[in-house]
Amino acid sequence: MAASHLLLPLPFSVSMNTKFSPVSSFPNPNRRFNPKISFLTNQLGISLPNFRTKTTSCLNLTLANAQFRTPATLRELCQGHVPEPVLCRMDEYGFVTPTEVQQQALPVLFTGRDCVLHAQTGSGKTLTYLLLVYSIINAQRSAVRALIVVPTRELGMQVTKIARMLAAKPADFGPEQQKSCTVMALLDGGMLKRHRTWLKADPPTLVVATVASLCQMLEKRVFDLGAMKVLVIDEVDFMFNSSKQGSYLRKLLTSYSSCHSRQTIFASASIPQHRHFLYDCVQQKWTKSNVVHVHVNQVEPMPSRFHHRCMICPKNQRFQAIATLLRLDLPKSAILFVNEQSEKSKRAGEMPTSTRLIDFLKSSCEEFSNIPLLEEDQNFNSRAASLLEVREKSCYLIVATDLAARGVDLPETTHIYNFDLPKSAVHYLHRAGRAGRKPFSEDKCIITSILAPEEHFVLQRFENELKFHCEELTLSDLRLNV
Ligand SMILES: Nc1ncnc2c1ncn2[C@@H]1O[C@H](COP(=O)(O)OP(=O)(O)OP(=O)(O)O)[C@@H](O)[C@H]1O
Repeated sequence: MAASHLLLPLPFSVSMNTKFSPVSSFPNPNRRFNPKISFLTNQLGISLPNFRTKTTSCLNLTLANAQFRTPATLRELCQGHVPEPVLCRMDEYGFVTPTEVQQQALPVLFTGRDCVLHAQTGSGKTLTYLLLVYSIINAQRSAVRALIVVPTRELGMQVTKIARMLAAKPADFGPEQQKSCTVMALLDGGMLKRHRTWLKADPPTLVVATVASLCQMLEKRVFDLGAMKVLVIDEVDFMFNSSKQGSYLRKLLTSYSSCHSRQTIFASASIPQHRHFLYDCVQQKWTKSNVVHVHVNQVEPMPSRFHHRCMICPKNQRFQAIATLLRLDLPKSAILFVNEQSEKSKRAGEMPTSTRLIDFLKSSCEEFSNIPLLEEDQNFNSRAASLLEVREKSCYLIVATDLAARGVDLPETTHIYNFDLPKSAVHYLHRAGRAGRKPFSEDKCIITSILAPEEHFVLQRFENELKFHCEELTLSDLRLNV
């Protein structure tokens, strides 16, 4: 099993082959190992060989050293927790073998503990938290029992679709089946008037929301979260990074509901300074003090089947370079990332890079006659139309800004091109993570960044931070191959 990591703040601690800085505010930092550990490890299905005890406030397990009694199937893992109709839907949909994050997180989540789910892009975090949600909620009571908060409308639509798929009646369940859970998508750009009527008349069991639309409804007291049992915040680091979303989120976590009356789950493939984040979770009362950090593949932040390349060329030759690359690669399905247009460039009336790029590619290569666009400045309908267009095909080239970099699941994507260098290593990780989204596939995916010579040191920083290596290409090499 790959080296993986569980971090359990507890009134005792065990440390195994890992360095760990204790978080002093966790409870009872000076208590030594006590027998509760065997109870806990039994609950989690972990056995710990030859551990030594140490006085820190957290249980810190390197799972390479812990032997999991791994259940064979996802169904086995969920049996007794998730209702049978949901398990049947899961089977029908073809979710049979658990991914690593599902194997490690579900037993912890089913104990009722708050959790920070920290695992690679495309590793199946969505299904993990949805299975927890369905283990807790049922449609017997007409009230919002679970809430999933996402940063974008696009991710919200995607999560809603999977949640509805799991809640739907399985094919061979008779009419005597109980009422199934209702799922509402309360997302930016939606018809909030219609949602208001629905929320008041017959509250859905599960709400998938963007934080601004949600807080608007809560402020107007259209509904409350008094009956909420589980709260999931997806792409949590992204949301706390935005000042507007971050402040709504803080309100949601502490004013509109209390961590003591709900189970709280935070999910992301990147939690920068995760120890500090865990400390904040407890200090700010976003979670209970025994929050668990399930950190899968911590030594490898990105999937190993990514092949990274960079092409160094002068800025004025970038358009030509990407066209040459695309003609050489002939990618089956690709996302071409550009940065969002700056306010200064907008004020100067310049054409955004995205539009210039699409125009250039259409005029220079006849194979790229249709290139959809996904960016913030489009209206919600055109954004939805672009995504729908690529979802319906297995072969596509789409130009997108970082709007598409978080959570969006286009499983056929094999190639990612960074036409503009991402702003940070975290942005690099999430853009790259739009490829390689079939959990059990070994197929290589190619991530290519186009950069000017003076930008090379930035990419090298990302390589160090994310522990990957880039093959260097030059325009002259490519010309030889065309
Ligand atoms: N057990 C499973 N078996 C097969 N496919 C799965 C399984 N779990 C999830 N998937 C598929 O894996 C893909 C990625 O899952 P998901 O979108 O949940 O990833 P994620 O971890 O949330 O990624 P990101 O961090 O980029 O949001 C989806 O297409 C999903 O349907």
